[in-house]
Formats: sequence, C-alpha cells, structure tokens
Amino acid sequence: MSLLELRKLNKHFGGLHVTNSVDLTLRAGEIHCLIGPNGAGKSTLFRLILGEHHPGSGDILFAGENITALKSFARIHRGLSVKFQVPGVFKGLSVRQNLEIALQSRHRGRELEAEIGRLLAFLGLESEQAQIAGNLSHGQKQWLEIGMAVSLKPRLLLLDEPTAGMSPEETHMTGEMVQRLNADGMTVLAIEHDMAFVRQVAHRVTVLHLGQVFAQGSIDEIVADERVAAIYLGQAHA
Ligand SMILES: Nc1ncnc2c1ncn2[C@@H]1O[C@H](COP(=O)(O)OP(=O)(O)OP(=O)(O)O)[C@@H](O)[C@H]1O
Repeated sequence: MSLLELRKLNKHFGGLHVTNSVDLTLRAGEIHCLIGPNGAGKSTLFRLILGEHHPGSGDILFAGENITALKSFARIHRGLSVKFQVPGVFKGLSVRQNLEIALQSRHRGRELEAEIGRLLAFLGLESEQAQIAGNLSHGQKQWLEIGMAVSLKPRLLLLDEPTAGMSPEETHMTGEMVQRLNADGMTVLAIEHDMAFVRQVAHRVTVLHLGQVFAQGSIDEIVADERVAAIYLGQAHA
C-alpha cells in the first residue's frame, strides 16, 4: 500500500523549472532516501509535500486522499511531520521544555510527563533534560529536533539532511533512531548526502537530478548505476 504519492508534480520559480513532472510513490512502512546533486530540487519537493509551496500542476496523495490543496497545518494534522536542516529548537529553553512544547497540544498531566520520559529515553538525552538546548552539541540539537518532529507520532516523517555536520558515530546513531521509528511503523523519507547513512537505513533510494526522477532502486542498484555515478556519486560522495 502506498502512503504518499506524487503525481506529475511541477513547480516553477519564475523561468526556473525546479520540480519537473515528478512521480514518486512511498510505500507504507518504508525508509526511502532522496539523493542528488545540490540544486536538484530535493528541498523544494519537501516544501511541496508539506504545503509550504504549491505546485503549478500535479497531485499529492496522502493515504489515498488528495491533499494538494490543503494547508500545511491540515497536512500535519493528517500525520505528516518534517525536520528541516537548520535545527528549530528553542535555544533558550531546556531540553525538557522543548519536548513539552512539542507534546502539549495532545497530552496533559501525567500522560505528558510519561511522553516526555519516553522521548528523552528514545533520544538518549535523559541526562541532558535540564540543559539549555542552545548548549547542546550539534548532534544532540539535531536529535532533539527529531524528537520534537516525532513527538506526536506522525505516519510520515520527512528528514532534510538529518546527519549534516555529524561525526560518523553520531550519523550511525541517527540511523539507528530512524530504524527504531520505522520498526514502530513510521514511514520515513530522508534527503541525505551521507552515503553511509543511506546504506544503513534505506529500503529504496530515489535520485533527483534537475528536478526530475533520474533513477530509483536499492542502494546497491543505485551505486552500480553508471549514469548516477556520472551526475552525482562519482563526485565526492561515493
Ligand atoms: N523560493 C525560491 N525562489 C527561487 N528559486 C528557488 C527557491 N527555492 C529554491 N529555488 C531554486 O530551486 C533549485 C532547487 O533548489 P532546492 O533547494 O530544492 O535543491 P536541493 O536539491 O535541495 O539542493 P541542496 O542539496 O543544495 O539543498 C535551486 O536552483 C534553487 O536556487
């Protein structure tokens, strides 16, 4: 069963055709990685899925429903969540307070405390819960934001370069987090340049190039594809 379906999606910025008739289907329960050169249109695709941009033409279906005309909050309400590249944590508040803000629209009292505890354990941030978020390491800030993005248990999690700036160890731990979320039933679409992360988590990979789907397959198929090597992996990422 498909959870998300992009059908012939087009987006122009002035004369620039940034999303060019993109067809992409995410199966419910998969971890799907989106890779491609800088400027390929990956982030724009996320903004279209989230409703921050509206397509010139084409359709977006979520769990069978056409959500193309829906506002972002309505999409989030249906179970979409996103973590963008720049951490959007409240830097002056503690880790615990950040999680409380993310959770308080749906949980109160004891239930809220239990959910905060569950997330702190999941993120490995229990001993940092009283820390001011601005003082966390780069990796911990990214994890806190992942925690906020998954706090309301979305059906689909969009991650925009979740491991950017992380050490190999932190990258691996992030991959494990994504796998645990997936094991609990969450479908994940991640934009990533780090091929170790892609190899660790991806069930399928889509290569975007010049706003178009250029290739799709398993990580082994993508790495073996000479056309992909020529436009992307042959550069710094192999
Ligand atoms: N709001 C905008 N107005 C005009 N052009 C835009 C806008 N947003 C993105 N673009 C252009 O669209 C193209 C695709 O950008 P996008 O950020 O989606 O690519 P990307 O694949 O995510 O790149 P990166 O890997 O560098 O993040 C780029 O040429 C960019 O300059």
